[in-house]
Amino acid sequence: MSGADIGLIGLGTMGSALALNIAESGFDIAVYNRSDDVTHAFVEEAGDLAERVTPAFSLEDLVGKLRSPRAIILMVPAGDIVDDQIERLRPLMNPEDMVIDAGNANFRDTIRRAKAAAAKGESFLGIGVSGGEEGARHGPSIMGGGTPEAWDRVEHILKAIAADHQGTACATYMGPDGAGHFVKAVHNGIEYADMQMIAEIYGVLRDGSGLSYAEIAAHFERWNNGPLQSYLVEISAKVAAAIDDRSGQPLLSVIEDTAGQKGTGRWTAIEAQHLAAPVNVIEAAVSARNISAQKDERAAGEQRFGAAPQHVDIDAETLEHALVAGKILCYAQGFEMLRKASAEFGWSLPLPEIARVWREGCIIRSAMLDDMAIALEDAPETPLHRAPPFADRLESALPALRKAVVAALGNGHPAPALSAALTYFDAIRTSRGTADMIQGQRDFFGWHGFARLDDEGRDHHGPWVTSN
Ligand SMILES: NC(=O)C1=CN([C@@H]2O[C@H](COP(=O)(O)OP(=O)(O)OC[C@H]3O[C@@H](n4cnc5c(N)ncnc54)[C@H](OP(=O)(O)O)[C@@H]3O)[C@@H](O)[C@H]2O)C=CC1
Ligand SMILES: O=C(CO)[C@H](O)[C@H](O)COP(=O)(O)O
Repeated sequence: MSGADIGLIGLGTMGSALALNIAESGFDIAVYNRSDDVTHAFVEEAGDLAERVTPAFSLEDLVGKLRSPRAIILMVPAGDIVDDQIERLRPLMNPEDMVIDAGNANFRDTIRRAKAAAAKGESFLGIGVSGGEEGARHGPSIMGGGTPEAWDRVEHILKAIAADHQGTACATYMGPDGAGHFVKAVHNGIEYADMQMIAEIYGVLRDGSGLSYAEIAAHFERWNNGPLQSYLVEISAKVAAAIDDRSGQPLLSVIEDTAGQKGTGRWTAIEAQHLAAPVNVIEAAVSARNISAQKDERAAGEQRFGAAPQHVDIDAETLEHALVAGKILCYAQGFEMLRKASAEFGWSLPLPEIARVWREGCIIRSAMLDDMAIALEDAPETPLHRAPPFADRLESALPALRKAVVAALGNGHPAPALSAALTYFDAIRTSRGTADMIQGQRDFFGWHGFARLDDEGRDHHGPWVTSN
């Protein structure tokens, strides 16, 4: 039957790059965008790839240009827009046709959409795509969720367009309904944490050590050749080195210090609370973005109390090792959250495969993920921070993390994510903690009961005098 192999709706940053990637990988693609001028411009700029691209100017037109059974990728902003597109598309499609939401969806929405589709005998896939524009164009990391049958139908296309790591495509089926979007959300949570820790170290170098942007760039560039080798450290070097065309000044010196967010990090923090998964590094990173957005409040605070950051005496090597420790701990938290979700939702998430799928193409790709995949395979029940070789690496990098956090906090540099990582590490190696006080308090005010160290049962009480 004639017609394009696959359709795509939403020729924005990600959709246009993904469509070109699909065409370049040898598939015929029909594309539709809400604004027709975007579609015309896309085809005009597609060059040689235009022969594999069929523009469509209505949803009916798009559906009519696809080979049956049809598969249509949605690459539009999360939320109601996705529901709206599905609602408009479905009457035009047959039950065996498939909608693939490739945007950043909240996994609970994906579960709802997958259930609604299944109830009508329709196919629906929710896939997490990471790598930004460049990844989408030349090879993203893809995390799939839905029925295995739906995945099997488009797997050849998704694997063909995905990043490659040592001969294996970074496109993996994660499990039913919302599993792919859940894994993508945790990816983004780790992304937030990784970015925040890099920003905190940048702050110490800039305001504590008084380094120039070029000097900071040089440190990041050097670190990118060591254990911190990663896309985020690589681009941080480039961002720090960039010069603004307009002012001739370092670009960072003209960028407002308020971080945007589209919500994926927040979703991760919220879901972590639902799962009682401790991800305090990710939570600190989300919170730090919220604080960064309060520019006026921060300015008023500085006027009232004076600027906090003071000179810091610390060498760059210590900061590098502090980042290594922070990174191991935040990934460990992310993988433990995935483990909890897997049990909670009955997904059997493939943790080593997730480390591999993140190894190339995505924003958090880093050399460390190779060893993480091996560690998660060799010691499947052990949290990463206790698994070899990470336990040893953590032990040797820990003094640097402590030194960096003490130096930063002691001299007025906010370091919420790095200090959360240190606190997490200290907490998870303290067998006698302080929650005995919380249990005592709870029992005192609410007769909630507590477990005793010297007896069975969990409903013991203190000698409080009750009102009755
Ligand atoms: N940018 C990134 O790095 C990444 C983004 N994502 C996710 O991919 C998805 C797309 O993001 P991105 O490409 O960056 O977004 P863009 O803003 O660049 O593009 C959005 C696209 O959606 C279309 N659109 C917007 N509103 C509507 C609507 N009401 N009805 C129909 N179409 C609409 C736009 O059409 P029009 O041209 O008419 O405005 C445009 O084609 C999001 O879910 C995002 O979270 C995932 C990974 C990375
Ligand atoms: O998914 C992504 C990368 O993996 C997107 O770039 C996403 O937009 C990043 O999140 P935020 O906009 O909240 O910083």
